[in-house]
Amino acid sequence: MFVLRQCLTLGTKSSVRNFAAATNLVNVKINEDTGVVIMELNKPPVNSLNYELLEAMHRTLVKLENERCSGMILTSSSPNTFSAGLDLLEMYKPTVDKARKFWGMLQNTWIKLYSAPYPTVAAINGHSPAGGCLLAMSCEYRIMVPKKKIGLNETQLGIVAPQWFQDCMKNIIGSRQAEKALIAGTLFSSEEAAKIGLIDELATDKEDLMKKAHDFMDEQLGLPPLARSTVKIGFRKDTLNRLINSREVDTKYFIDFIFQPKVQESLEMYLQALKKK
Ligand SMILES: CCCCC/C=C\CCC/C=C/CC(=O)SCCNC(=O)CCNC(=O)[C@H](O)C(C)(C)COP(=O)(O)OP(=O)(O)OC[C@H]1O[C@@H](n2cnc3c(N)ncnc32)[C@H](O)[C@@H]1OP(=O)(O)O
Repeated sequence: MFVLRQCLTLGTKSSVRNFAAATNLVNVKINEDTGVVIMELNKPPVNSLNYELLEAMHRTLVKLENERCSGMILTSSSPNTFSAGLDLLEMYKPTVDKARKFWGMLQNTWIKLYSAPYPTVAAINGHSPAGGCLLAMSCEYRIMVPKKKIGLNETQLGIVAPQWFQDCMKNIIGSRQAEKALIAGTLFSSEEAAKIGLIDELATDKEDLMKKAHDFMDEQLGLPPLARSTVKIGFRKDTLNRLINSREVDTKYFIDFIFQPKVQESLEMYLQALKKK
Protein backbone atom coordinates (compact mmCIF):
# COMPACT_ATOMS: atom_id res chain seq x y z
CA MET A 1 0.00 0.00 0.00
CA PHE A 2 1.27 3.48 -0.82
CA VAL A 3 1.29 6.09 1.88
CA LEU A 4 1.74 9.70 0.85
CA ARG A 5 3.96 11.64 3.18
CA GLN A 6 5.79 14.83 2.68
CA CYS A 7 9.55 15.12 2.91
CA LEU A 8 10.58 12.76 4.73
CA THR A 9 9.01 9.81 5.97
CA LEU A 10 10.75 6.68 6.89
CA GLY A 11 10.56 7.49 10.60
CA THR A 12 7.78 7.62 13.13
CA LYS A 13 4.51 9.50 12.70
CA SER A 14 5.77 12.44 14.76
CA SER A 15 8.94 12.82 12.65
CA VAL A 16 6.71 12.82 9.58
CA ARG A 17 4.82 15.77 10.94
CA ASN A 18 8.02 17.69 11.68
CA PHE A 19 9.41 17.22 8.21
CA ALA A 20 6.10 18.05 6.56
CA ALA A 21 6.06 21.34 8.43
CA ALA A 22 9.54 22.16 7.13
CA THR A 23 8.79 22.00 3.39
CA ASN A 24 6.41 20.73 0.76
CA LEU A 25 8.87 21.20 -2.12
CA VAL A 26 9.42 17.46 -2.36
CA ASN A 27 6.72 14.85 -1.92
CA VAL A 28 7.85 11.42 -0.89
CA LYS A 29 5.73 8.30 -1.26
CA ILE A 30 6.92 5.02 0.14
CA ASN A 31 5.76 1.58 -0.76
CA GLU A 32 5.93 0.10 2.69
CA ASP A 33 6.08 -3.46 1.34
CA THR A 34 9.06 -2.96 -0.96
CA GLY A 35 10.75 0.11 0.51
CA VAL A 36 10.70 1.78 -2.92
CA VAL A 37 10.34 5.54 -2.70
CA ILE A 38 8.84 7.94 -5.22
CA MET A 39 10.42 11.36 -4.86
CA GLU A 40 8.28 13.95 -6.61
CA LEU A 41 9.64 17.45 -7.18
CA ASN A 42 6.90 19.86 -6.24
CA LYS A 43 7.92 23.44 -6.92
CA PRO A 44 5.37 24.85 -9.39
CA PRO A 45 5.31 25.83 -12.10
CA VAL A 46 8.50 24.22 -13.50
CA ASN A 47 10.60 22.84 -10.60
CA SER A 48 13.41 25.32 -11.12
CA LEU A 49 16.21 24.22 -8.82
CA ASN A 50 16.69 26.97 -6.26
CA TYR A 51 18.53 26.58 -2.96
CA GLU A 52 15.41 25.56 -1.06
CA LEU A 53 14.40 22.82 -3.50
CA LEU A 54 17.95 21.46 -3.66
CA GLU A 55 18.16 21.51 0.12
CA ALA A 56 14.88 19.59 0.39
CA MET A 57 16.14 17.04 -2.13
CA HIS A 58 19.46 16.71 -0.35
CA ARG A 59 17.81 16.20 3.02
CA THR A 60 15.57 13.55 1.49
CA LEU A 61 18.49 11.73 -0.13
CA VAL A 62 20.47 11.70 3.13
CA LYS A 63 17.48 10.28 4.94
CA LEU A 64 16.82 7.65 2.27
CA GLU A 65 20.40 6.46 2.47
CA ASN A 66 20.44 6.38 6.27
CA GLU A 67 17.17 4.51 6.37
CA ARG A 68 18.36 2.08 3.70
CA CYS A 69 15.56 2.66 1.22
CA SER A 70 15.52 -0.07 -1.41
CA GLY A 71 15.09 2.14 -4.51
CA MET A 72 14.01 5.58 -5.63
CA ILE A 73 11.96 6.85 -8.56
CA LEU A 74 12.48 10.54 -9.27
CA THR A 75 9.64 12.42 -10.97
CA SER A 76 7.74 15.68 -10.76
CA SER A 77 4.26 16.90 -9.92
CA SER A 78 4.24 19.36 -12.84
CA PRO A 79 2.08 18.33 -15.82
CA ASN A 80 4.58 19.60 -18.41
CA THR A 81 8.03 19.79 -16.89
CA PHE A 82 10.30 17.41 -15.03
CA SER A 83 12.62 20.27 -14.06
CA ALA A 84 13.51 23.54 -15.81
CA GLY A 85 17.05 23.21 -14.46
CA LEU A 86 18.81 25.61 -12.17
CA ASP A 87 16.73 28.53 -11.04
CA LEU A 88 18.08 31.37 -13.15
CA LEU A 89 17.24 33.82 -10.37
CA GLU A 90 19.91 32.16 -8.20
CA MET A 91 22.49 33.19 -10.79
CA TYR A 92 21.12 36.60 -11.72
CA LYS A 93 22.71 39.35 -9.61
CA PRO A 94 23.19 37.27 -6.45
CA THR A 95 25.60 38.16 -3.65
CA VAL A 96 28.79 36.12 -3.62
CA ASP A 97 27.71 34.42 -0.39
CA LYS A 98 24.33 33.46 -1.80
CA ALA A 99 25.85 32.12 -5.03
CA ARG A 100 28.44 30.13 -3.07
CA LYS A 101 25.80 28.60 -0.80
CA PHE A 102 23.60 27.74 -3.76
CA TRP A 103 26.42 26.06 -5.68
CA GLY A 104 27.54 24.12 -2.62
CA MET A 105 24.02 22.73 -2.21
CA LEU A 106 23.86 21.76 -5.87
CA GLN A 107 27.15 19.89 -5.49
CA ASN A 108 25.93 18.18 -2.29
CA THR A 109 22.70 17.08 -3.92
CA TRP A 110 24.37 15.78 -7.05
CA ILE A 111 27.00 13.83 -5.08
CA LYS A 112 24.28 12.14 -2.99
CA LEU A 113 22.11 11.33 -6.00
CA TYR A 114 24.91 10.14 -8.26
CA SER A 115 26.40 7.92 -5.55
CA ALA A 116 23.12 6.55 -4.13
CA PRO A 117 23.72 2.86 -3.37
CA TYR A 118 20.10 1.93 -4.10
CA PRO A 119 18.68 1.79 -7.66
CA THR A 120 17.48 5.12 -9.03
CA VAL A 121 15.16 5.78 -11.98
CA ALA A 122 14.21 9.11 -13.53
CA ALA A 123 10.57 9.05 -14.60
CA ILE A 124 10.81 12.09 -16.85
CA ASN A 125 7.27 13.35 -17.19
CA GLY A 126 8.09 16.56 -19.06
CA HIS A 127 10.77 18.94 -20.28
CA SER A 128 14.16 18.44 -18.74
CA PRO A 129 16.67 21.07 -19.86
CA ALA A 130 20.11 21.76 -18.34
CA GLY A 131 20.08 21.06 -14.58
CA GLY A 132 16.89 19.04 -15.12
CA CYS A 133 18.82 16.86 -17.54
CA LEU A 134 21.61 16.58 -14.94
CA LEU A 135 19.15 15.19 -12.39
CA ALA A 136 17.84 12.67 -14.91
CA MET A 137 21.35 11.67 -16.00
CA SER A 138 22.36 11.12 -12.38
CA CYS A 139 19.81 8.35 -12.02
CA GLU A 140 20.68 4.87 -13.29
CA TYR A 141 17.84 4.59 -15.76
CA ARG A 142 15.74 7.12 -17.64
CA ILE A 143 12.21 6.76 -19.01
CA MET A 144 10.48 9.70 -20.68
CA VAL A 145 7.08 10.68 -21.98
CA PRO A 146 6.88 11.60 -25.71
CA LYS A 147 7.30 14.99 -27.36
CA LYS A 148 9.23 16.78 -24.61
CA LYS A 149 12.75 18.20 -24.61
CA ILE A 150 15.87 17.11 -22.78
CA GLY A 151 19.53 18.10 -22.98
CA LEU A 152 22.32 20.32 -21.72
CA ASN A 153 21.39 23.55 -23.51
CA GLU A 154 23.67 25.87 -21.50
CA THR A 155 25.71 27.04 -24.52
CA GLN A 156 22.53 28.38 -26.08
CA LEU A 157 22.06 30.60 -23.04
CA GLY A 158 25.61 31.95 -23.12
CA ILE A 159 26.62 29.89 -20.09
CA VAL A 160 28.70 26.73 -19.84
CA ALA A 161 27.73 23.33 -18.49
CA PRO A 162 30.20 22.56 -15.68
CA GLN A 163 32.66 19.70 -16.14
CA TRP A 164 30.67 17.27 -13.99
CA PHE A 165 27.47 17.92 -15.99
CA GLN A 166 29.51 17.19 -19.12
CA ASP A 167 31.04 14.05 -17.58
CA CYS A 168 27.59 12.67 -16.79
CA MET A 169 26.51 13.10 -20.38
CA LYS A 170 29.73 11.60 -21.72
CA ASN A 171 29.25 8.56 -19.48
CA ILE A 172 25.83 7.96 -21.00
CA ILE A 173 26.07 8.79 -24.70
CA GLY A 174 29.82 8.67 -25.29
CA SER A 175 32.40 11.34 -25.86
CA ARG A 176 31.71 12.18 -29.52
CA GLN A 177 27.93 12.55 -29.20
CA ALA A 178 28.36 14.48 -25.94
CA GLU A 179 30.88 16.89 -27.44
CA LYS A 180 28.54 17.68 -30.34
CA ALA A 181 25.52 18.07 -28.06
CA LEU A 182 27.36 20.23 -25.52
CA ILE A 183 28.94 22.58 -28.05
CA ALA A 184 25.60 23.13 -29.76
CA GLY A 185 23.60 23.13 -26.53
CA THR A 186 21.20 20.66 -28.13
CA LEU A 187 17.81 20.05 -26.67
CA PHE A 188 16.71 16.64 -27.94
CA SER A 189 13.13 15.56 -28.37
CA SER A 190 12.22 12.52 -26.26
CA GLU A 191 12.34 10.45 -29.44
CA GLU A 192 15.81 11.71 -30.45
CA ALA A 193 17.05 11.21 -26.90
CA ALA A 194 15.92 7.58 -27.04
CA LYS A 195 17.77 7.08 -30.35
CA ILE A 196 21.11 8.29 -28.97
CA GLY A 197 20.69 6.52 -25.62
CA LEU A 198 20.29 9.67 -23.51
CA ILE A 199 17.10 8.06 -22.29
CA ASP A 200 16.61 4.31 -22.01
CA GLU A 201 12.91 3.95 -22.75
CA LEU A 202 9.98 5.94 -24.08
CA ALA A 203 6.63 5.78 -22.31
CA THR A 204 3.28 6.60 -23.84
CA ASP A 205 2.01 8.75 -20.95
CA LYS A 206 2.52 9.35 -17.23
CA GLU A 207 0.75 6.14 -16.22
CA ASP A 208 2.90 4.07 -18.57
CA LEU A 209 5.96 6.01 -17.34
CA MET A 210 5.36 5.02 -13.73
CA LYS A 211 4.58 1.43 -14.68
CA LYS A 212 7.84 1.15 -16.61
CA ALA A 213 9.75 2.77 -13.73
CA HIS A 214 8.33 0.18 -11.33
CA ASP A 215 9.16 -2.63 -13.76
CA PHE A 216 12.79 -1.48 -13.86
CA MET A 217 12.81 -1.22 -10.07
CA ASP A 218 11.41 -4.75 -9.68
CA GLU A 219 14.23 -6.10 -11.84
CA GLN A 220 16.83 -4.30 -9.75
CA LEU A 221 15.31 -5.48 -6.47
CA GLY A 222 15.89 -9.03 -7.66
CA LEU A 223 19.67 -8.48 -7.68
CA PRO A 224 21.98 -8.88 -4.67
CA PRO A 225 22.12 -5.27 -3.40
CA LEU A 226 25.76 -5.17 -2.31
CA ALA A 227 27.07 -6.57 -5.60
CA ARG A 228 24.76 -4.21 -7.49
CA SER A 229 25.84 -1.08 -5.66
CA THR A 230 29.53 -2.04 -5.75
CA VAL A 231 29.44 -2.26 -9.54
CA LYS A 232 27.49 1.01 -9.77
CA ILE A 233 29.96 2.93 -7.61
CA GLY A 234 32.86 1.37 -9.48
CA PHE A 235 31.51 2.88 -12.70
CA ARG A 236 30.79 6.26 -11.14
CA LYS A 237 33.71 6.83 -8.79
CA ASP A 238 36.02 8.64 -11.23
CA THR A 239 33.30 11.12 -12.15
CA LEU A 240 32.37 11.59 -8.48
CA ASN A 241 35.95 11.99 -7.32
CA ARG A 242 36.67 14.52 -10.02
CA LEU A 243 34.17 16.87 -8.39
CA ILE A 244 34.74 15.79 -4.78
CA ASN A 245 38.45 16.54 -5.10
CA SER A 246 37.90 19.94 -6.68
CA ARG A 247 34.77 21.36 -5.09
CA GLU A 248 36.41 24.66 -4.15
CA VAL A 249 37.87 25.15 -7.63
CA ASP A 250 34.53 24.26 -9.19
CA THR A 251 32.79 26.81 -6.96
CA LYS A 252 35.34 29.45 -7.88
CA TYR A 253 34.75 28.76 -11.62
CA PHE A 254 31.04 29.17 -11.04
CA ILE A 255 31.38 32.42 -9.11
CA ASP A 256 33.95 33.93 -11.49
CA PHE A 257 31.87 32.89 -14.47
CA ILE A 258 28.46 34.15 -13.42
CA PHE A 259 29.75 37.49 -12.16
CA GLN A 260 31.07 38.41 -15.61
CA PRO A 261 29.01 41.32 -16.98
CA LYS A 262 28.44 39.49 -20.29
CA VAL A 263 27.03 36.46 -18.50
CA GLN A 264 24.74 38.66 -16.41
CA GLU A 265 23.56 40.34 -19.62
CA SER A 266 22.78 36.95 -21.21
CA LEU A 267 20.89 35.85 -18.11
CA GLU A 268 18.89 39.07 -18.02
CA MET A 269 17.90 38.75 -21.67
CA TYR A 270 16.98 35.10 -21.24
CA LEU A 271 14.88 35.81 -18.16
CA GLN A 272 13.05 38.57 -20.02
CA ALA A 273 12.43 36.29 -22.99
CA LEU A 274 10.99 33.62 -20.68
CA LYS A 275 8.67 36.15 -19.04
CA LYS A 276 7.46 37.49 -22.41
CA LYS A 277 6.51 34.05 -23.72
C1 LIG B 1 34.99 27.70 -17.47
C2 LIG B 1 34.08 26.94 -16.58
C3 LIG B 1 32.77 27.58 -16.52
C4 LIG B 1 31.93 26.98 -15.44
C5 LIG B 1 30.62 27.66 -15.44
C6 LIG B 1 29.90 27.36 -14.28
C7 LIG B 1 28.60 27.58 -14.15
C8 LIG B 1 27.69 28.28 -15.06
C9 LIG B 1 26.58 27.42 -15.60
C10 LIG B 1 25.61 26.95 -14.63
C11 LIG B 1 24.72 25.89 -15.18
C12 LIG B 1 23.43 26.08 -15.36
C13 LIG B 1 22.51 24.98 -15.73
C14 LIG B 1 21.06 25.34 -15.75
O1 LIG B 1 20.26 24.55 -15.38
S1 LIG B 1 20.59 26.88 -16.31
C15 LIG B 1 18.82 26.82 -16.48
C16 LIG B 1 18.48 26.43 -17.86
N1 LIG B 1 17.08 26.24 -18.00
C17 LIG B 1 16.41 26.49 -19.12
O2 LIG B 1 16.95 26.91 -20.10
C18 LIG B 1 14.93 26.26 -19.11
C19 LIG B 1 14.15 27.52 -19.18
N2 LIG B 1 12.73 27.24 -19.15
C20 LIG B 1 12.04 26.77 -20.20
O3 LIG B 1 12.57 26.51 -21.26
C21 LIG B 1 10.56 26.57 -20.01
O4 LIG B 1 10.18 27.24 -18.84
C22 LIG B 1 10.14 25.09 -19.89
C23 LIG B 1 10.94 24.33 -18.82
C24 LIG B 1 10.27 24.39 -21.24
C25 LIG B 1 8.64 25.02 -19.45
O5 LIG B 1 7.86 25.79 -20.37
P1 LIG B 1 6.43 26.31 -19.94
O6 LIG B 1 5.64 25.23 -19.33
O7 LIG B 1 5.86 26.99 -21.16
O8 LIG B 1 6.68 27.36 -18.76
P2 LIG B 1 7.18 28.88 -18.89
O9 LIG B 1 8.33 28.99 -19.80
O10 LIG B 1 6.01 29.76 -19.17
O11 LIG B 1 7.73 29.14 -17.42
C26 LIG B 1 6.85 29.32 -16.30
C27 LIG B 1 7.49 30.30 -15.34
O12 LIG B 1 8.71 29.72 -14.85
C28 LIG B 1 9.82 30.61 -15.11
N3 LIG B 1 11.01 29.79 -15.38
C29 LIG B 1 11.18 28.86 -16.32
N4 LIG B 1 12.38 28.29 -16.24
C30 LIG B 1 13.03 28.88 -15.22
C31 LIG B 1 14.33 28.72 -14.64
N5 LIG B 1 15.22 27.82 -15.07
N6 LIG B 1 14.65 29.52 -13.61
C32 LIG B 1 13.79 30.42 -13.11
N7 LIG B 1 12.52 30.62 -13.62
C33 LIG B 1 12.17 29.84 -14.65
C34 LIG B 1 9.37 31.43 -16.31
O13 LIG B 1 10.08 32.62 -16.37
C35 LIG B 1 7.90 31.61 -16.02
O14 LIG B 1 7.81 32.63 -15.02
P3 LIG B 1 6.52 33.59 -14.96
O15 LIG B 1 5.37 32.69 -14.68
O16 LIG B 1 6.84 34.52 -13.85
O17 LIG B 1 6.43 34.28 -16.30
